Amino acid sequence: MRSTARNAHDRLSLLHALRLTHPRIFPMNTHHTLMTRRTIHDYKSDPLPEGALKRALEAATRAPNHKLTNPWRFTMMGPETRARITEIGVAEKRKKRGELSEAAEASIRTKFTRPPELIAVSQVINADAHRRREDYAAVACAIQNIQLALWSEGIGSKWSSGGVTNAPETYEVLGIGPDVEEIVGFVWVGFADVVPDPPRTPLSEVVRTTA
Ligand SMILES: Cc1cc2nc3c(=O)[nH]c(=O)nc-3n(C[C@H](O)[C@H](O)[C@H](O)COP(=O)(O)O)c2cc1C
Repeated sequence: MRSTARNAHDRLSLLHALRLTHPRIFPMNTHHTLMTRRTIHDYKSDPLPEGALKRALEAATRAPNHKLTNPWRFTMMGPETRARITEIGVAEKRKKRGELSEAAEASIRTKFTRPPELIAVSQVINADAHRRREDYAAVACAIQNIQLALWSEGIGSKWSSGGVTNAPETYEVLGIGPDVEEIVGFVWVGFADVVPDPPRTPLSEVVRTTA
């Protein structure tokens, strides 16, 4: 019995591996994409397949958005910008941790430069607080659409916020006026070197049913 269960699990893992590595031959269905997407921290430097990023951004613009505000903006970083963002990233880590060892600094530089693509996702600022809250929700949906669209093609990503994404220097380097747009996050994109599997709270602990 136990070995049957394990074999079934192995078959699922094999199918998942095939879906991840050969997404055109073994396409993921929506539920599988949702259930298996994970935040990727460690990337290969391999470039993305032609058109994958554009397909993901098109998917982002299909996210729900109340009053059709289309509040999202996507800044695709070229190599020069990425180099400047890397310096900001190192400086931010120094502010947080103090002086960095050579190895620590090299590791931060690798984190910033290794994924083949980096996108800043920002939200057009609306003066109305309610609209601004709803627009943030819409931008969050757009980011999720990017991540799921990429994952359905076997490509990993990470949404990151804080530190470098908030730094005034980042706004300057990206040409984003902080009074006009707020950076909601960076999305790092590339093929996963490692796919983590963090635990989730069981459904029974987060669902309640009323009479
Ligand atoms: C608003 C937001 C901000 C996030 N910022 C970071 C971040 O700065 N660094 C990071 O490693 N992950 C960040 N994440 C990713 C979460 O850590 C990740 O989703 C969580 O650990 C669950 O893992 P999973 O995405 O693999 O399910 C962020 C996610 C969200 C929704």
